[in-house]
Amino acid sequence: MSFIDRLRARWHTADSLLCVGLDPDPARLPERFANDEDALFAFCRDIADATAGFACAFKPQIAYFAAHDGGESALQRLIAHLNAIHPDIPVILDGKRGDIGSTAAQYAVEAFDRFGADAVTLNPYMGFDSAEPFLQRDGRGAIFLCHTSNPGARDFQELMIDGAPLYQHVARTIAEKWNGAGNCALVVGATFPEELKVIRGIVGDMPLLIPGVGAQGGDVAAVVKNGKTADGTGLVINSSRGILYASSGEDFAEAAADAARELRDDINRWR
Ligand SMILES: O=c1ccn([C@@H]2O[C@H](COP(=O)(O)O)[C@@H](O)[C@H]2O)c(=O)[nH]1
Repeated sequence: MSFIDRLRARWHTADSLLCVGLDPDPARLPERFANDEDALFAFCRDIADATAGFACAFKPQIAYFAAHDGGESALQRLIAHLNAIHPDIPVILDGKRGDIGSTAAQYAVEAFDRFGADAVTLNPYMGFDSAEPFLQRDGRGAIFLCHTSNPGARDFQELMIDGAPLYQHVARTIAEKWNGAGNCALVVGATFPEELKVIRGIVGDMPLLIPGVGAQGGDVAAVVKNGKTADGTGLVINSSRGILYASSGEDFAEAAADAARELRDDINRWR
């Protein structure tokens, strides 16, 4: 089954639009991991196992692993664990890749063959040839930055070109020209709900990955109302820190599960 089909199936079987972000920061891990040489892996595994029942997807951010010695091995083993123990939950590698075609081809090997992710986030700034190696991968997902969640999103993404802001050109081009295989999705920040509404109008039922609720303060109700599709799905709403660090005590996994359940239920209230 393709990434998009697996995502759609998971939305329904888990009754969840929540994506659990796996961004392990060594400075914030619970005390019990202080002397654990494999802390990045062990912490994320415990969080994922505790929150899986409430998740439509997992999203490890590559920087939190690659920044540390042994981190890429931890990421590889983590995704292998997710695929083995939670095979119905798609894994999105947040890598924000984008480069000339020959280098992009290596990034596609990294995301899909080395790490075993179902989908990867991509920066569309370098254009179609930089996306092609990902779009050609049967069954894998390509999730392009459209309107990001950070304040600096305005610097370039809202620049007017031919009467419309750049992010709208990105949404339209990807929906109309890059999505021939039906494996594209877009990243839209929860902190820009009005722009989310416009993007939903442009892209039809294309899945949207929404970071920015929780620690970044995005409004869940506005996100769901403005971003959902007619059947009440279409969204992959990510929270990382708000779930990962719900408690720094011995109860960290239970607290993460409670935070995930509460956010899943809050999202569902507005569907
Ligand atoms: O526009 C974007 C694109 C990606 N992100 C990533 O999502 C998570 C958000 O983490 P929180 O702790 O829930 O704020 C993180 O991995 C970012 O790199 C984003 O925030 N905004």
